[in-house]
Amino acid sequence: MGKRKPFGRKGNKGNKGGAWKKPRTEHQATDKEAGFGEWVYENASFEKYYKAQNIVLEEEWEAFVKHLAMPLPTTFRINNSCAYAEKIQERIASDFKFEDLVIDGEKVDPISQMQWYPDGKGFQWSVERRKIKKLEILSEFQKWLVNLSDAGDITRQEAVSMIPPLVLGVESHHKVLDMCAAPGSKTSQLLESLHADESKTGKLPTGLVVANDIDIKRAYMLVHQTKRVGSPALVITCHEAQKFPLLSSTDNKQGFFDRILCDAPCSGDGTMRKNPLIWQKWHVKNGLSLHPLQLSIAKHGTSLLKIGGRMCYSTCTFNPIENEAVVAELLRWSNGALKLVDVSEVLPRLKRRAGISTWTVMDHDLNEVAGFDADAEEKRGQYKKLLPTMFPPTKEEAESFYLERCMRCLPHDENTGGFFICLLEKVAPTPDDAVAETDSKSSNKKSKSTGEEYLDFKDYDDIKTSYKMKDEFEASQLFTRSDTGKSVTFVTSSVSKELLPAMKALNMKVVYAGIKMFERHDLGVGASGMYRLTQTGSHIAKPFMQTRKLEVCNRDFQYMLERRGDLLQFDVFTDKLKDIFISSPLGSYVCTLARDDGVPLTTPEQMLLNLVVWRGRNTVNVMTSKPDGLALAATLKALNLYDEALGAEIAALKQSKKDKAQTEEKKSNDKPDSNEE
Ligand SMILES: C[S@@+](CC[C@H](N)C(=O)[O-])C[C@H]1O[C@@H](n2cnc3c(N)ncnc32)[C@H](O)[C@@H]1O
Repeated sequence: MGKRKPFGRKGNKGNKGGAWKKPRTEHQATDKEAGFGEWVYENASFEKYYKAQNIVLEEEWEAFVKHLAMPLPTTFRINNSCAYAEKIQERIASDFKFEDLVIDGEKVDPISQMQWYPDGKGFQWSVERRKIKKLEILSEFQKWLVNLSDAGDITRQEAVSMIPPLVLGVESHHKVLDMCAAPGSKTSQLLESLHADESKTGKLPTGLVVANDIDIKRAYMLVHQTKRVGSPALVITCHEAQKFPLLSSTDNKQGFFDRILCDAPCSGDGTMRKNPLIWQKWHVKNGLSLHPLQLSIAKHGTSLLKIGGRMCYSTCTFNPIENEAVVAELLRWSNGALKLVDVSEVLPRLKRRAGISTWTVMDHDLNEVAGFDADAEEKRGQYKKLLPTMFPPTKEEAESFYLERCMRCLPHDENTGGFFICLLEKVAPTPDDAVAETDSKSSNKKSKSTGEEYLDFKDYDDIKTSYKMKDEFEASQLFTRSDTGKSVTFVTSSVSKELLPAMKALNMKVVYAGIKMFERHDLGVGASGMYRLTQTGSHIAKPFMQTRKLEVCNRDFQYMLERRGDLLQFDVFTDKLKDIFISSPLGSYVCTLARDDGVPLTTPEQMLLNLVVWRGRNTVNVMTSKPDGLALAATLKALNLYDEALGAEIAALKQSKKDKAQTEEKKSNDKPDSNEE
């Protein structure tokens, strides 16, 4: 062990021990920025422990630790819901390949598609994220990435973290539970899969996603993260996953969910590349202490699963105690009710390692322990006790468990972080199902519920009249939050008819649900309704609305979009729209683009190219948030409907207004106060 030269660079030779010290000169400034000070890429315990496990061959050890000490490449994926994925792929190929880029005197590889990611929608670049942010030559690319990300078209996510939702295979009719969901990058992916058909069929999914986390602050991170997807099929909850109330399905079969993601809390040594502090903190006890929790969460997950349903168990640690040992015990305990699914055909181009059936258990002092001995464990004391479930399966068990069907991603295979993933199918009731059936009411009472109650919305007549809603619109899909009743939430019928009643029956609270479709507004005299339509709800409400829908030409659409936030006089619009606004009553309108070339909009375009405006007494105000505005502008550009000259004209107009306001402000600041003596 000792100090190393920078790997991946000239002079990187002779790494025999497998420990890496961060090259001070190159990373000093960034380390300080990150607040970590100097850190060392070595940990003798880590080395001893993992050399004794069965997961990295001796001849690979050097490559393994070398990659663990390298910064992670930048990775991002085009979201499943993005209607113009090819345009993004084309833009990267034409403008952002960076084929001859030199950074710090070294040529860097161009951005490449991750070969294993479906449909060429995953990208990887060896330049780390913080460098992209800092380098002037990459500023246009950085801006482009941020805009696409704000618009919900791409997600910057670690490559291996993209795998569990892909393995889980969510379809639009599935009821999905994400047991430990925050901060939520996988929840977003699950939602994207749930909504994947919507852009083709125009129909909302019949399934749903419940995203849960034990920590209320982190549950609110989920609210933020999933906002970009804007799903009426999402409910966020805050429970201990191992006590998540046993919802019953309407057909009274055990288990409510078709798919469960159990992305368990873990010691996280697969994330060392992102979080180098783990090098210092790594200790064998971290994994040992988490094993019982992981097992109880995963076991409980199987009780929440329907027969025929599937659960993906994943962690971001290499540790067999937190991975295969948990899975082996699930299989042992289930007595044949759970089976590991062979996922070798899923993501066939992804390099992965098969799960293992033998591993080495070590105590807190890193002594190998050959087998479970209850008496010896008693003597060890409460906090150092090893459990029988931590030990590898017997030979006979191993033959029936097929632990090789689990997969482990190692950093030197695809230049990623480390990850463990497996897929379990429930083929019969699990042992706890029977207990759950008799005990569900009392155990549910014990589970603390954090959040709010969602109440039936009572004012639908007002909305029905204002927007002349068709009878087919289900008012029962509208809810208000218990606090103010100001905001009106829309959820899919699976949420309103199945999930929320089942949750209510168990006194479960909701942290967040669905999308905001209307908000109460004091319209004053002359207004025709109390409820203002929101941009997020507009594409769902519009097909049911028989009034307050306008078709606008390219120019007016772009004009409104780019002057978002300004109060627009009627005469800034083309004559046709100006006359419409003058003769229309106050209130919300959905303006849909009617292309000047007469080409009808496709289903995804119809869903996207709407702008909600507020027609006030003398002005029109565009009610679109910045991310939604960016998404719309990006769509116009992708469809070649964006007029650059108009864009420049509006930018100049905005700048001149800003300059004028600044001059006025300066003048008033310079003016002597009349009261001054
Ligand atoms: C590995 S992270 C999950 C990452 C997440 N799936 C994602 O992709 O963004 C583990 C999460 O589990 C949560 N957690 C820890 N213990 C839990 C428990 N007993 N029940 C539910 N969530 C728990 C933590 O708050 C943390 O947010």
